[in-house]
Amino acid sequence: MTLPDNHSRAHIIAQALPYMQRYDNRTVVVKYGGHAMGDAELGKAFARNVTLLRQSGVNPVVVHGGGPQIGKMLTRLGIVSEFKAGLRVTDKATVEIVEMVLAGSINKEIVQSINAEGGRAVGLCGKDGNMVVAEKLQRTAVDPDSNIEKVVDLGFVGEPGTVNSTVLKLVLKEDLIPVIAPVAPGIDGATYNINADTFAGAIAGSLNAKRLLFLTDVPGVLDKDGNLIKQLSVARARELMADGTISGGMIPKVETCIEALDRGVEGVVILDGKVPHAVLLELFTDRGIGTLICP
Ligand SMILES: Nc1ncnc2c1ncn2[C@@H]1O[C@H](COP(=O)(O)OP(=O)(O)O)[C@@H](O)[C@H]1O
Ligand SMILES: CC(=O)N[C@@H](CCC(=O)OP(=O)(O)O)C(=O)O
Repeated sequence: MTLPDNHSRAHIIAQALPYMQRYDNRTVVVKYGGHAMGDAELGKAFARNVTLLRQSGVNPVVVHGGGPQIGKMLTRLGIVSEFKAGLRVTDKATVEIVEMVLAGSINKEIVQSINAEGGRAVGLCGKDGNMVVAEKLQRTAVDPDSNIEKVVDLGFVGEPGTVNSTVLKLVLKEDLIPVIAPVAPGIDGATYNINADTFAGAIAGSLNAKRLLFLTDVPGVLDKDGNLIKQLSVARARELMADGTISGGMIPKVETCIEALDRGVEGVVILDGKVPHAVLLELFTDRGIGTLICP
């Protein structure tokens, strides 16, 4: 790889100015998916990107997942885990591990790596200041044997009920970077596991975020032939979910994009977190790298 000379470097930095101005003092929620984590160098680049956003006047908020990491820990402990429509069926034993992995190790690892880049990150979850209070997720599906619609019980899987952004706003006001795990209390006193995409959408909505970025392990939403769709309307996204082109974990992601747009988030992008400096490439250059979902 040939590195740019000093003039080219200065040119590249100068090009970022209009984008820095566009996002100045605006909130950008970055959902950092479990599949985008794992590589030390990429993790460092992500932490540096988030710190640079803060340094340039943007208010970054990180919401992270950790599905594969939860899966590994469950396997180590001999707990079998099953997904239905992209959501983990979560019993009592599973939710304890989910909280340990998400709000414990992963959250603190991200906080530490941002702080190592000179940022000041604070680790939180839905329980802090009752930021997010979960409602048990109610799902129904048609039973193939009887053809009757039945309730699917996913256990301690929640969806964001109420969101109180008081603590988040305080943290942002102090130039700190909130890093949030998608675990939340329910009004029944139980702990709920919330899909990180859904959680990020609720946080972005409550903060009227300018952008919501989903960092995952694919370039964006792919069509039937595996090609990247650069821009996707809500109507077309619904068609692709109905015909099975969009499946698995991409379903809650796209559903969240649609809800976030409804809640007033200005732009939602799904992009490849395995591309070094994906966040800066998306926000501070004129060529977005992922799929922009638009109304
Ligand atoms: N049409 C599609 N385009 C891209 N990815 C898709 C599509 N349909 C299903 N997927 C799957 O969705 C995955 C991303 O969702 P998920 O595994 O939940 O990621 P993350 O852990 O980053 O939230 C991709 O790795 C891919 O396997
Ligand atoms: C209910 C549900 O499925 N919760 C997710 C929470 C973590 C998550 O969403 O992580 P990713 O963003 O890495 O997929 C889970 O248990 O895996």
